[in-house]
Amino acid sequence: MTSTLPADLVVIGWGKGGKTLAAKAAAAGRRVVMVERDEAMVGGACINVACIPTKALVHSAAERRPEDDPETYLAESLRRRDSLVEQLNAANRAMLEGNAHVTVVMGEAEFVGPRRVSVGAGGERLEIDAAAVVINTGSAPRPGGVPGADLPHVHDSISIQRIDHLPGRLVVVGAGAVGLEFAEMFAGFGSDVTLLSRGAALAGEDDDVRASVLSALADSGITVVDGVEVTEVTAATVETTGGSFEADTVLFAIGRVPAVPAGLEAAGVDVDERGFIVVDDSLRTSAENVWAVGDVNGGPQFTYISLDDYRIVGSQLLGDGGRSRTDRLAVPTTTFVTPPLSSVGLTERQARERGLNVRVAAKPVARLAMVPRPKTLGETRGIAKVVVDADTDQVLGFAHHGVDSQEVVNLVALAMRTGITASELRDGIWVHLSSTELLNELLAALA
Ligand SMILES: Cc1cc2nc3c(=O)[nH]c(=O)nc-3n(C[C@H](O)[C@H](O)[C@H](O)COP(=O)(O)OP(=O)(O)OC[C@H]3O[C@@H](n4cnc5c(N)ncnc54)[C@H](O)[C@@H]3O)c2cc1C
Ligand SMILES: NC(=O)c1ccc[n+]([C@@H]2O[C@H](COP(=O)([O-])OP(=O)(O)OC[C@H]3O[C@@H](n4cnc5c(N)ncnc54)[C@H](O)[C@@H]3O)[C@@H](O)[C@H]2O)c1
Repeated sequence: MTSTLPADLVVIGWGKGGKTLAAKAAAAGRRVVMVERDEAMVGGACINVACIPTKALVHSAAERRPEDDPETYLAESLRRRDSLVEQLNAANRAMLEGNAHVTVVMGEAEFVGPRRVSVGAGGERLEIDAAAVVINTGSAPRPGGVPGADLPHVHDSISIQRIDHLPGRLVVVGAGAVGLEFAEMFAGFGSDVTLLSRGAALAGEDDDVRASVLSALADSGITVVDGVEVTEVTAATVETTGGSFEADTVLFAIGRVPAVPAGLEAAGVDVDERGFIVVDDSLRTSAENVWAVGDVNGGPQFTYISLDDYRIVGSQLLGDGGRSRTDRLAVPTTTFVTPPLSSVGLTERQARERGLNVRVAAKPVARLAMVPRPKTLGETRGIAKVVVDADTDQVLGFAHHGVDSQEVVNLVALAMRTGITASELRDGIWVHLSSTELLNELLAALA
């Protein structure tokens, strides 16, 4: 039997942008349907299997003391992670299930026509007829794609979080954010970690910043091998173009592929050559009144971008339609190695390649004499670097490998977005002790 449910808005996938939009649209009195296929993913990837659980584990790993038994410590850390995820999952569920304007439908959504979404199996189907559809179905780890990649000791970023023992020798393939963070995490828990990179790891960073991060990874006991391509995984090794590496556990961290719902053709929604949904700057798909937000639209894969995607679609459905992707300036990023690496804007190399007239300052964190916070925390590794336009005094780029960098970079990003000059940041009154203080000293050293 097929039943039909009319709706003002159907959101497919409980990701960051979609759940925020669902709540706001419901608050505005719209009839909203949220479709999610997986109980364990209520609230989306970030809270269940991505940002939050991994950051909790990176933190636990960094806090392990030499006297802690590695296996027991890992088990306790995983339990703490589970309890945190359980709380967040429940809070997310309550946010929409408790809302009189929202119908939550658990099941795999597929399109059966323009703005017509079907959920269910066999004879029992629900068809949702919606005035507007938002696709927020996220992405999935890219499979290893070499012989042996399906062996039981070979993991992706999700399955490795379910591991019930500490790997002895872990080989991580891929030196992006996922590879770096899991390498740091398992090295901290006590595994012997080798990170394999097909190019040079952290090649996008300036040489001084790259050297700083590589040195900290080496301190953590991580062996980084550049320029190798994996050809096969066996029961005990990872075979590459640059030799064989012993491994009892392997993690492929080689990017993510889009998770699109079935039936896109019936809906008139186009995808690009990589399978991501094609959108314009307003996140409209090729189908009328169908939008795509989050990882699935091929934009930068961050939770805060999915949230910004909500703002863009929300402005069209609930506001003046004034926001678009073109408003997205100076997006900061952080990779949660220890200490964290954060950056925004251009590197020095990029700025010089563009022929810009630049002033640059770079200082190791340990040599920031007027910034005592890292010393009080006992973590003085890292570097801070800023690139400024010599003609306009605008900050072009900032990189910070050091404690609190995920906070400092947000402030610099705001300055870049709003036109606050390098001199204003240099002369800012910042809390003593804070890591923000480094802006006083770093920007005074511009050459
Ligand atoms: C290990 C890891 C760590 C990360 N750490 C960070 C971090 O620290 N900071 C950060 O900003 N970003 C981080 N990211 C990236 C971030 O997790 C993603 O960019 C973000 O979660 C994407 O959210 P989304 O809105 O696209 O949807 P998602 O959160 O991916 O949600 C999509 C939902 O759709 C559901 N779904 C899919 N298909 C269907 C269907 N057909 N029918 C019904 N439901 C469906 C899924 O079950 C899922 O719940 C990390 C990613 C990984 C892998
Ligand atoms: N702290 C954060 O914000 C955070 C943390 C984790 C993940 N993420 C997001 O999740 C997304 C996925 O992360 P990721 O690290 O998997 O992807 P990524 O694209 O950042 O890095 C993947 C790396 O694997 C390499 N690679 C690709 N195919 C390969 C192959 N066949 N063999 C060897 N190497 C290969 C790529 O060259 C790249 O260096 C990223 O876009 C990232 O933004 C963010």
